Amino acid sequence: MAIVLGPNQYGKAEVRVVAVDRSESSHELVDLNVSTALRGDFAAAHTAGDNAHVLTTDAQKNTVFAFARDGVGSPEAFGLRLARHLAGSYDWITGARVAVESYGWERIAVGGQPHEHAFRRPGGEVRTAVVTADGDDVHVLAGLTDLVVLKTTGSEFWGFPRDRYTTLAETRDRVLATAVTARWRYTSADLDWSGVYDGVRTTLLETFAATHSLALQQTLYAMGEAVLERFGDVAEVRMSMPNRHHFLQDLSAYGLDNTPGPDGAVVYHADDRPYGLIEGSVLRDDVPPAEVAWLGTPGFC
Ligand SMILES: O=c1[nH]c(=O)c2[nH]c(=O)[nH]c2[nH]1
Repeated sequence: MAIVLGPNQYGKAEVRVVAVDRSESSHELVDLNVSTALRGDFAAAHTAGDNAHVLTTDAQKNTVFAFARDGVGSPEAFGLRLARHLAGSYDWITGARVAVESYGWERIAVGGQPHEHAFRRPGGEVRTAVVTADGDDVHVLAGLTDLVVLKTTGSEFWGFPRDRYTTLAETRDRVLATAVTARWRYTSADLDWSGVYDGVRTTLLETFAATHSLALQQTLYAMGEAVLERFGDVAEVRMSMPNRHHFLQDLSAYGLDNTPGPDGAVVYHADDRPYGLIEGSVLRDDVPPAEVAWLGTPGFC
């Protein structure tokens, strides 16, 4: 009896690459989750720890980002380019599997017009309502979870203090993305619930899109403020907004720049964790608080 190596493959799983074509004033966005796997003669790596045949998973990841710089096109076309390149890179690599998941985004409408650089990712969003009867009083909270939105420009972040642990570079132009969870409290128990809900949701979306952001905190406040300005029956809005970081990918090590220009796409790495978590409420100062309405509804400060 001999013990032998059976089928094997290896690669980089779930490379979260976001490519933004900024060549026109109306930006195009491609958001992918790419996984690569190589097949071939990798026996020595397994049986002897000899890595002479191992095209690193790190290099496979870098290849995904570098190829995205040229523009992505369809997931199939991108997969073909990558798979052919990876499979052909060394004699001992006989095959490559490239799996691509493509997340759809649609433009946010502002005043009925599709916005040039603000998008919403459909699916997953949930409408919520919490009603509390407290003696003779009733309180109604409406809300939503996971309203996922992204701007490809119109977001800056700078002017923060720099202690010895601060390494973040200031930026005048970044991707801003979040999944909005919001709840708002009505001062009436007799409303066109769905009509007001639709209006508040539209206001949140439009304000996210139209606000030139200097911080996600500022965007959060602007969104709450706009709701209170437009809807007199809303007393307060509480929001929780994770900062879904999109880091500009550094392609310089392989001779590519990654700056916005007329050709190619700007390539970002979408990080899932850790994430900034920005939470806050916006309220009218002349409406009495109603903490009983929020009892048992955690998740907000
Ligand atoms: O909008 C932001 N607010 C922050 O508080 C923060 N902190 C950080 O690292 N990036 C950002 N972005």
